[in-house]
Amino acid sequence: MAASKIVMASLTHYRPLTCSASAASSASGSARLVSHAPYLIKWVRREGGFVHPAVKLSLDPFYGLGLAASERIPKGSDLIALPHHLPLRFESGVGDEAAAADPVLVKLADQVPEELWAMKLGLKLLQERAKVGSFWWPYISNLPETYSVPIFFQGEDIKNLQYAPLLYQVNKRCRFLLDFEQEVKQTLKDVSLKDHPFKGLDVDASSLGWAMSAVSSRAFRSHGKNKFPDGSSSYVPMMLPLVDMCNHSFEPNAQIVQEQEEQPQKMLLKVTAEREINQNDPLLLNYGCLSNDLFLLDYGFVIPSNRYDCIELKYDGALLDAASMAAGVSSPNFSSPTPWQKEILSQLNLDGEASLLKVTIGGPELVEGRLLAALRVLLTSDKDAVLKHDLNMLKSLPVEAPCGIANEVAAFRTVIALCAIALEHFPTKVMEDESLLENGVSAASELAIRFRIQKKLLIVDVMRELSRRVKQLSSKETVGY
Ligand SMILES: C[S@@+](CC[C@H](N)C(=O)[O-])C[C@H]1O[C@@H](n2cnc3c(N)ncnc32)[C@H](O)[C@@H]1O
Repeated sequence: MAASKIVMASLTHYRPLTCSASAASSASGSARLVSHAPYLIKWVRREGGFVHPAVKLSLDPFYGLGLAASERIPKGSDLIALPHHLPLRFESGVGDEAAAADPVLVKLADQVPEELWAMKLGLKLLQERAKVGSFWWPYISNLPETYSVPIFFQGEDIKNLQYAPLLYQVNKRCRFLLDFEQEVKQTLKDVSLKDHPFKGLDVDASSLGWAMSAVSSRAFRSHGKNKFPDGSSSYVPMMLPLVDMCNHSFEPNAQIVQEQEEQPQKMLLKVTAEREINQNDPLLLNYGCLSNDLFLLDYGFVIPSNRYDCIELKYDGALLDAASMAAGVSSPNFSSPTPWQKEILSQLNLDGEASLLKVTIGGPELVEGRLLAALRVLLTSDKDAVLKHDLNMLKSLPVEAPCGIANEVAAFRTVIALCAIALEHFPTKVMEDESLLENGVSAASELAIRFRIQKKLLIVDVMRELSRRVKQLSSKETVGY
């Protein structure tokens, strides 16, 4: 049974800490923990924060709740400013900034792997959710009741994603939640009610998943107080009340500005209008230049034609030989590189003990520089032609044909064949996916199908772009450049 199925099976609706899996789209994810939650804007103002008079909450049919302008707002205006005590951090205490977190909570948080930082802050969120009279209740009660992230998908919908790297991540998170549920239960079994971080309430994989998703889909990572020796600062994840009602766009009209100095009288951070905002326009922030894998895993949505989306594959000599031969390249030797080629592969971190074999196709680079360099180097026997260039040139797509046109054409053709192999791994075609959507499916299936359609379209786009370049290069070769 898929781990997520077990998370689903553990769902109960009577506990205040329990989350129901989203059987709905992100739009109807607008249902809140409390149906008539306290008015968020009023609370932020009452607590000393600033909210521009033209900023209002609004409901978007696709994005759920959001913020919008009730009248035109000039560029550069402050939209929201939050004082130090409003964000929810792992170690925050109202009236005492440096208040240490509860020792039992710290012990639990220490068991969370670094990459799942959202779970750590999620423990704090669960603690505040369980606390009667929590300072953050006006904020928490306004959080969505459900999330459309794949840890809450049924096993069938996880399979519907059809993309192994994401399936792996989803299963990993589900497994973590199930194991962590046991660890939490074990740690809390002898803790007295007085010291219990969740006031004696039951915490299971489902409530942990709710908290992790609430944080991953809403927290911002801002500069912390701790400075590293090089002057840079650590990143502290925080939940930013009201600010986190802004939805995402790669063309945002607002941005978060963090004050450099943490002075008590100053606001911790503010949101400003990056350009003029017209009446009724939504206020949009850029959550980051992320792939659809991360948008789906952390936020529960997929962006069509996402220019930062890519596919991952493993650098593997046998696969590359097969792709090259399928592309009509004669006697490729990816499986048996010469010593000088091997040396370059290890400089590219594609050979040797600490090698990093995951490479990507798509995204702004089109072909990851390390993969492109490896192809250029392995598809030539002309060592001198290669050694004329430094590694950065070999990795660069805009540097056209550094090892000659025939070599570049062979490299591109190999990537096109790799793409064709990747496409074949999907059990369905885009047209079949589209007809499934037309016939109507559950919200989770729809999300999974939309995700895989985008992956396939991305691969087709890369193939198209590289074929265009091959054609262009071939015509240069025939006119004797
Ligand atoms: C930081 S919250 C924004 C407020 C949220 N809409 C709400 O109702 O509370 C992020 C969530 O909003 C939704 N969202 C934000 N931007 C989106 C977009 N561009 N497309 C689809 N959903 C989006 C997703 O459900 C995401 O997990």
